[in-house]
Formats: sequence, C-alpha cells, structure tokens
Amino acid sequence: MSASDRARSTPPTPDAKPDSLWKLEAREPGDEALHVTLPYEQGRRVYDASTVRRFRLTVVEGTQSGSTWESTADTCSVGSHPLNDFAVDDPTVSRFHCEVRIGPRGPQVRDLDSLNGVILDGVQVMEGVLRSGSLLRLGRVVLRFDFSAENNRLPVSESTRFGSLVGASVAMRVCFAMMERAASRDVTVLLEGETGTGKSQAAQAIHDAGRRKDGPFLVVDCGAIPAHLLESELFGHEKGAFTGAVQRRAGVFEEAIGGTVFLDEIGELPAELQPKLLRVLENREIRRVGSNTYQPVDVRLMAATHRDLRAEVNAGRFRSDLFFRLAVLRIALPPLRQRPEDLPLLVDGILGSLGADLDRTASLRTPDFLARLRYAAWPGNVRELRNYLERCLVFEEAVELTEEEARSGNPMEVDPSLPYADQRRRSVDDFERRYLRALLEKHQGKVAQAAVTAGVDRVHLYRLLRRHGIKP
Ligand SMILES: Nc1ncnc2c1ncn2[C@@H]1O[C@H](COP(=O)(O)OP(=O)(O)OP(=O)(O)O)[C@@H](O)[C@H]1O
Repeated sequence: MSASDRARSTPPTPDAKPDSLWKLEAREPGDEALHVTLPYEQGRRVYDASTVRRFRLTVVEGTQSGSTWESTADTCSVGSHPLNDFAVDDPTVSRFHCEVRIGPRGPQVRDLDSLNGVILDGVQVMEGVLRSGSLLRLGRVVLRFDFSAENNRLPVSESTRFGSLVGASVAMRVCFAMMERAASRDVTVLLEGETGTGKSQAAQAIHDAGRRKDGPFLVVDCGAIPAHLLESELFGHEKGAFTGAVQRRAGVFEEAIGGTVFLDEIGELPAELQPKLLRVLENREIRRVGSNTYQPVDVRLMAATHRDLRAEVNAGRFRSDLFFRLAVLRIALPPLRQRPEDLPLLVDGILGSLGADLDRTASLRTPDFLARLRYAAWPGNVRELRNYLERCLVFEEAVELTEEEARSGNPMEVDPSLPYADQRRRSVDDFERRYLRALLEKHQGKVAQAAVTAGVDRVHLYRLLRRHGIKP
C-alpha cells in the first residue's frame, strides 16, 4: 500500500470491532477452518465496508428439520462435512454439496458436483438464481432460502492496488483486504480463480509484503511436471534413490527454507503425493525420496487452483484433510467479466507496465475504446487483456478484438450482418472450443481418455487443441 493510500484512511465505522486478529473458527480439534472472519481493525488501518444482504437457510425437510443458519459474509457452503459453513448431516447430501453466494447479480446457488444434484424450486440446476422463499432440495434434505432484514458488512481494502495487481471494484478490494491480512501472518493461502485472474501475481505480492520477503519464493506448477518427477522436485532425493539419481539433490521445500513455496495448479497434485504434502503442512517436515528420516523445513505454503477443490473432494480425487489445511485462508479472484469497472485502472496500469507514455495511453483509452473492452468476454481474463493491449501498442491503434475476446456472454448469439460462411465458422469454432474444454475437464486433461470418449483419433484431438490454443 502506498503512503498516499495510507493517508486516505477513513475513520472507524460505528460497528468496527476492536479485535485486531482474524478469527479462525476451528470446528474439529486440530483442524483450522475454511471459514475466516476478517475483522475491522481500529487504529493502525481501517477498512471501508461494503454491505451484502444477509440471508438465512432453514432445513424444512430432513432429519435436522427446523435448524437454521444465518450468513455472516457473502457465501455459505452446504454439505455433510462438518467443516462446511452449514453442515447437514444426511447420507444423501454430498460432503460439499453446494454453495450459496450473494453475487453481483443477486443470490445464487452452485452445485459443487454433488452426487444427488441441486433441485431449485423443482428444477435441477448447476447454477441458479434464488429469491426469498426458494426451496433447495439436496438429496432427501430440503432447505429454504430467505433474506434477513439486516445486511452484512464485508471488509474492503482502502487501496486499489496490492503488489502488481490493481482493481477498484468492491470484489477486488475485498480480495486486497484478504491479501493484506495474508501478508501480515504466515497463514497458508489457497488462491482460486479462472486462468489469468492474477493468482500467481497475488501469491508473489503476498510473499513480498510479508516477513519472509527476503527469503526465496519458489514456484512449482503441479500440472506441468510428470507425476513420477514431482515428488523428487518437491522433496528432493538421495543418491541412488532411483535410476538416474546419480547424486543427492535438495527439493523445492528445502531450497525455500525461510521463504515461500507456491504450488500452482494444486488440483493436479497426484493422489500419492497428497499425504506427503499434508505431512509438510501438519508437521513442517519433509523426507527426501530414498531417505528414512524426516527433516524440518521452515517454509510458508501458498497454492492456487482454477478448479473448485471441493468438487474434487466430492469426486474422491482430492483429500478433504489436505483441502482444509490448504484453505486456511481462501481468496477467490473474480473473473474480469464480473468487474468491468476495473477496466480503466487495469488499462492504465498495464499500458504503463508495457512502457506506454502518457500521450499514447491517453490517445488509446478513449470512452469508445473502454466501452468496447467492457462488452468483451475476456475468457483469458487479465492476461488476455494484457495481450490485447500489447497488440494495440505494436500497431499503434485500437486493433480489432479477436473473436474469442469479443464474444459476448451468449454463445448462441448470431450476427446476421456476417456472411453465412463466416457466421457458421464462428459458431463451429465456438462449439469446438467449449466442447474441448468440457471434454478435458471431464478427463482431467488426459488426452488419450478424452479421445476415446469423443470418438476421435488422439492425433486429431491434439490438432484441434493446438488450433484453439488449448493446453491439455
Ligand atoms: N488485477 C490485476 N492487475 C494487474 N495485472 C493483472 C491483474 N490480474 C492479472 N494481471 C496480469 O495478468 C497476467 C496473468 O496473471 P497471473 O499469471 O497471476 O494469472 P493466474 O491466475 O496465475 O493465471 P494461470 O491460472 O493461467 O496461471 C499477468 O501479466 C498479471 O500481471
């Protein structure tokens, strides 16, 4: 936070709590909880607060009939695991069944890939909009959603920047508030969000703003390293531990002592390595491949994922105990399409970082230009915006957006001003991209399996993926 940002502190809100530490609501002995209550702090720094409607979930059918849960923030996870915000003890309810969230377009429910699905007012949905009185059926249990009379306040940073990240929207400033908190403690952080939303930059910025800033910050992309090499990459190996281990080698955890290890795409961590990582988080110790002894490591861990790990837990692909150890503080970075009000700041910040002077920035960012950016879809989020702005600088004008960047939210939309052949190609391209992404998601990126399901040759599938720039 800059000195000028700090100077803009506002007086404490009337209901500011004197509590200067965040509260981790542990619900099982030894377990840190997923649910973090971020306090308002008096004295040193004061957060603005934005408000969200408070809501209530009541069990109207099922064994816990009559029990109620009232929101304290903007989200509620519901499931049979005791560490959910609202734990519903019923065998037909999945461990993480669904999430209710007050989003930019009002209250919504999202199915977390539960076994029995979410039936909203009689209709099965993956995502659906709620209204007061809506009924949610989860297996044999029915919940009613109601708004309460009061509002909840969310902690919002007073700053529109954290490290290299910028954003003026409430959603980003809520994230910045959490990042400021994460920097002031050694807590394990799980960063969630679509590709290009700034997860890696956020991890780096939290490290840089924390007490380990002079120590190493080492990144491992769990999805990019073959499973059989990942263990040695993380924990190191002894000489002769396996064919090719000609000498003893320290792993990333040893090399990062005094600093931070950032595990990108943690959802790809192979099942056999999950208990080993859990041990690092629980006991702060590692064992090199081929060694019989554990050694202590003083390392902070941060992780990122573009998947919802709770759905991975439901599917049995990710250990729930590891999820809770990682998710002591969860920061969900919102997609760019949900925060168009960030565009002017992002454009200025990115053009500046690309070396554009004030004149070039001013000539490019006309109201028309910003309006076009506002209606684009940005599936690759800020990374895609950055690439686009770089193109504009190279060509010294506001170049056309590519089809993918420009596509509005509705994939079925057709443009009758285009020739038939162009429109058809556009629709087919759109279908192919969405199909390929869903196919890979279903098969966790395993192209051979995906090709069998799709009924196409593996080589053909690779060619399609390459054509659309999709990495398995
Ligand atoms: N809020 C932001 N402000 C400024 N730049 C941003 C912001 N968010 C992302 N960026 C920029 O977008 C690019 C992508 O960011 P980053 O690599 O951190 O995303 P990511 O979520 O980790 O992506 P992936 O999941 O694909 O690895 C970087 O150049 C980063 O600086």
